[in-house]
Amino acid sequence: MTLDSNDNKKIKPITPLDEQQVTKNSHFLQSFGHAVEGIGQLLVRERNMRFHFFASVIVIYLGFHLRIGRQDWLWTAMAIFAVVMSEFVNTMIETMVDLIVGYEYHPLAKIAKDVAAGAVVFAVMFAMAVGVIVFYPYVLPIIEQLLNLKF
Ligand SMILES: Nc1ncnc2c1ncn2[C@@H]1O[C@H](COP(=O)(O)OP(=O)(O)OP(=O)(O)O)[C@@H](O)[C@H]1O
Repeated sequence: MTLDSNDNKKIKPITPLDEQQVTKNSHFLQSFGHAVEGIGQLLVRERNMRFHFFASVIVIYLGFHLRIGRQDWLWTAMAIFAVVMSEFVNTMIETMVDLIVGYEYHPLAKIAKDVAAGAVVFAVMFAMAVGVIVFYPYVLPIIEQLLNLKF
C-alpha cells in the first residue's frame, strides 16, 4: 500500500513528494534532519502541541522572572518533558492508526487513540500539580502584597 496524501487527508507529510526516501539514513546529519522534521510535524499537525509549546514558554519565562530554585527548575523541566513526550507518543499512535485503518471505524482504533489521548491528559495533570507546588511559594507573597492581606 502506498501512502498518498490525497487518499488520507488525516496524514499530512511535510516532506516534499520528490524526496520520498524509504531506505536507511546513510549518515548522522540525515538522521538528525529527519528527527527535526518529526518535531516539525508535531508542531504543524497538533494544535494541542502548539498550546503546550506556548504554555511551556510562559512557564520558563515565569521561572526566570520569579528566580525559582535549582530543584524547582528540575521539577518544572520534568513536567514540561512529560507533556511533550506524551504528545509525541499520542501523535505516533494517531498516525499509525490512521495509516492502518484510514477513515474506517474500528473499536480497537478508538481504544488506541483514546488511550494515547488519556496519556496526554495524565501528563498535563502531573504538570499542573507540579506547577502549583513549585510556583505557589513564589506567587503567594505577590498575591498577599497585591491584596495587602496575610493568610
Ligand atoms: N478509525 C477510528 N476508529 C474509531 N474511532 C476513531 C477512529 N479515528 C478516530 N476515532 C475517534 O475519534 C477521536 C478523534 O480522532 P482524531 O484522529 O481526530 O484525534 P485528534 O482530534 O487529533 O485527537 P487529539 O485531540 O488527542 O490530538 C479519537 O479520540 C477516537 O475516539
